[in-house]
Amino acid sequence: MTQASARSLDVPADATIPSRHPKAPGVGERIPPHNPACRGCADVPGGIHMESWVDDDRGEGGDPGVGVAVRSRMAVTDDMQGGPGLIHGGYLMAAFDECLGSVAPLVTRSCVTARLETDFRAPVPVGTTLWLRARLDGVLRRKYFVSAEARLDSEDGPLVGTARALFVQVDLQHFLRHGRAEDLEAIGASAEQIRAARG
Ligand SMILES: CCCCC/C=C\C/C=C\C/C=C\C/C=C\CCCC(=O)SCCNC(=O)CCNC(=O)[C@H](O)C(C)(C)COP(=O)(O)OP(=O)(O)OC[C@H]1O[C@@H](n2cnc3c(N)ncnc32)[C@H](O)[C@@H]1OP(=O)(O)O
Repeated sequence: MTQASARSLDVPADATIPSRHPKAPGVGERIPPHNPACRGCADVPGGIHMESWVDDDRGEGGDPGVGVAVRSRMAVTDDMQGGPGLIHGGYLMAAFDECLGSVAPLVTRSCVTARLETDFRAPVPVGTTLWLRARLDGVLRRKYFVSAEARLDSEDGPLVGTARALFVQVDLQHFLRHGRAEDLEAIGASAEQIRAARG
C-alpha cells in the first residue's frame, strides 16, 4: 500500500459500523459538552456555541442508513466574519470538527481529529444558522471514518459545505500527557495522575 492510500479518508472495505454505546445518549437527546472549557460545545466566551443532538439513522437519498449520526446547530455571528458579512472558513471547519467529533464518542471512548477535509460549496452569510449532520461511515481498529454536510437556516436548507474526517481513538493518557495541568485539574485529574502520565 502506498503512503498516500494508507492516509486516505476513503472508508476501508473491511471497516464495520458498530452501534451506539448503551450508555450514550439516545436519538433526539442533547449531547452534553465533553469539556466545560471547550470552545466548540461549551457555553464559554469566544466559543462557537455548537449545540448537538443524537440523530436518527436515516441515510441520504435511498441509502439504508447507519446507526450513529449527530445533528448540530450553530448561529453564525458577527465575530465569525472572514470576508465582509461572510463566515471565515476556519469557523466552518471548527463547526465540522465539533459535529464530526461528536459521533465516535457515541460508540467508543475519546477520539481526536487526525485528518479533516472540507469542501466549501457556497458562501455562508453572518446572521444565518448552520445546520450540520454527521454520520459514522466505518470503523477500522482505532480509526473512525465520518462525514458531514452543512446546510443554511434549516435541516434541509441549501447545501453550503461537506466534510470527511478521520478520528483516532485515544486513551486518557493522551490528555493527561499533553494537556495543560491546570485545565486537567479543573476537570478532576489529580496532580499525581498528571505526573504519572508524564513519567
Ligand atoms: C482527565 C482527562 C480527561 C480528558 C477527556 C476530555 C475530553 C475528551 C473526550 C471526548 C471528546 C469528545 C468530543 C470531541 C468533539 C469535538 C472535538 C474536536 C476534536 C479535536 O479537535 S481534537 C484536537 C486536534 N487533534 C489533535 O490534536 C490530534 C493530534 N494528533 C495525535 O495526537 C496523533 O497523531 C494521533 C492520536 C491522531 C495518532 O497518533 P497515534 O500514535 O496514537 O497513532 P498512529 O499514528 O499509529 O495512527 C493510528 C492509525 O491512524 C492513522 N492515521 C493517523 N493520523 C492520520 C492522518 N493524519 N491521516 C490518515 N491516517 C492517519 C495511522 O496511519 C494508523 O492507521 P493504521 O491503524 O491503519 O496503521
